[in-house]
Amino acid sequence: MGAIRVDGLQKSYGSVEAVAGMEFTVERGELYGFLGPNGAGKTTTIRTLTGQVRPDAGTVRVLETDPATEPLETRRKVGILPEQGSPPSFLTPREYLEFVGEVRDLSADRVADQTAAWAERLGFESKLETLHTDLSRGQQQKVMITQAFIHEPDVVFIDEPLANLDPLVQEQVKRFLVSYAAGDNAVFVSTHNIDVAEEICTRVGIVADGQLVTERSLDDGADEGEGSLLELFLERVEAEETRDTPTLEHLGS
Ligand SMILES: Nc1ncnc2c1ncn2[C@@H]1O[C@H](COP(=O)(O)OP(=O)(O)OP(=O)(O)O)[C@@H](O)[C@H]1O
Repeated sequence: MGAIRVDGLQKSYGSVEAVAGMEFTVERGELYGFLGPNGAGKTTTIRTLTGQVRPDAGTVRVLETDPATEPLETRRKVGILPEQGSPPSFLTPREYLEFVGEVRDLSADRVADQTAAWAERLGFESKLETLHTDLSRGQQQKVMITQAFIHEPDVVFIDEPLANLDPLVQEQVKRFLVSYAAGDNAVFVSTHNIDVAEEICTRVGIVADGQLVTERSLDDGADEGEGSLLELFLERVEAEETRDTPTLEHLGS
């Protein structure tokens, strides 16, 4: 019984087939990396899993809920760090996190404790009362990471977790993600950073042209004797591109 299950998922936008028969399962305790070139269908898949997009076909389940028919129920159970998400410019981090806490049904004390703990962990204590419009992109990203984890969800979807963070904070966030997944949670990370995926993920799935083309387990020793993750990525993505690129023969010359 996976924490996240995707079966035969299809989603098109007009004539663009964004997701074309996606299949995978993520268990609790896994830090799953979702890798793929631009336009491969990663964001569309995450949007479907978080109830923001309705699939054309196939089934998706997150903690046994169906995001297509129970989007609010799904979103209550998960944390989401969206692609290029930023906190509202007219609120301070404290005000925004209080608002998120209310939506998440957290007590005021719990929100205050979590806010203090995350501000200390990521180093934004001095910015808690500053409007987001006056924060740097990296400082805003720290607030967005905090809102994704504030209710300690069992499943978290994260798009580019380390975007705009300085190297010191990147290390802290990487360590946190590893320990969070190890605490029987499922952490789903979409990223273009193959080195980071190789370093922190327990398993990765490589996506091309709206489908999962291969998976690799990265648990200790699992990839011994195999090529690097970058080599696997290039090999599989290039194979898909070659398959889809029309040749002169295809064009009838
Ligand atoms: N709202 C939309 N309307 C029309 N086409 C869309 C929409 N969203 C995505 N697409 C198309 O669907 C395909 C998959 O896009 P998606 O954003 O899921 O890819 P991605 O793997 O997240 O890419 P990236 O790594 O660039 O963020 C692309 O061809 C994209 O242009």
